[in-house]
Amino acid sequence: MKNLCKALTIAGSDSGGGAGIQADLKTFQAFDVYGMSAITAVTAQNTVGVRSVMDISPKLIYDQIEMVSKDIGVDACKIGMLSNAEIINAVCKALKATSLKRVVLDPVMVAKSGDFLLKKGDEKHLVKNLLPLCYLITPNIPEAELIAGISIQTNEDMMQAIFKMRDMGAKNILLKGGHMPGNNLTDILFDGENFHRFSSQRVDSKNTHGTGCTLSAAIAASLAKGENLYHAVKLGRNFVLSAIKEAPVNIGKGHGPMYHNIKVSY
Ligand SMILES: Nc1ncnc2c1ncn2[C@@H]1O[C@H](COP(=O)(O)OP(=O)(O)OP(=O)(O)O)[C@@H](O)[C@H]1O
Ligand SMILES: Cc1ncc(CO)c(N)n1
Repeated sequence: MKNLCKALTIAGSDSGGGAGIQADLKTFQAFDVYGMSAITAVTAQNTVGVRSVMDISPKLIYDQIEMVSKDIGVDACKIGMLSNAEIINAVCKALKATSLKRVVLDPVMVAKSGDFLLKKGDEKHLVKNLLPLCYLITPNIPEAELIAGISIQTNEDMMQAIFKMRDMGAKNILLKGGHMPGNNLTDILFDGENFHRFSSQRVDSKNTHGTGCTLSAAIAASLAKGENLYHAVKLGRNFVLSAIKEAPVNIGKGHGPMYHNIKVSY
């Protein structure tokens, strides 16, 4: 008999299977965590781009979160694509009603293909209403620029953006460096007191579709299992790095997916 830890993803569906809900559930599985989903939008998407999107109604999103929380229970949760202000507010309401803990927010705004996944201007609702309810936020560089309202060119700019996000109510921040130039890639974790730097060599690959989704899902899975924040981020980064290195070569003509069936070693 087995007791499984449980994680919920609140995110959009990627028909191509490399990002969104699909990447999150594959990642939860790799961490041996029971995965549940609250789908916020359905995207018609492949490795090249997004053709169309249908948003799910805010009520249906609220109900999905409440139904799984009430019956099954959620040890940790990750939030991805939220499309617009009404959806953001429904998720805020559900988080409060269910008292969800260990919520990791990946503030998804634009897909790797350049398509918008959050209505322009609605990021202010994400910042004002949702950010203070979350345990950790994991912006990439363009997302952090928009949230913090500054341009990020240097390491010092990254630190300044982190302080600005902290002043906006973020408790813990992982600023991902994937969009900074150079062969060495550094993500910075701020845990409310200290900075921790995680560096690795950049893998020369175009199969990086869903790296952000996978990282936040992996961190949520580790938090669900009771890991502390530092170790959860470390495990998550190692997972993404292996998943990029092992990416299959025959899936799609654009930014292909990673390989999620990685053995996680604690
Ligand atoms: N080419 C790469 N080689 C190694 N690690 C990478 C590479 N690209 C991204 N990463 C790592 O993957 C994680 C996600 O970073 P990134 O900045 O790409 O997220 P993202 O832009 O939010 O992804 P997405 O496009 O899925 O939204 C980070 O830990 C980053 O360091
Ligand atoms: C559904 C969805 N969520 C997130 C991303 C960002 O990678 C994407 N491309 N698609």
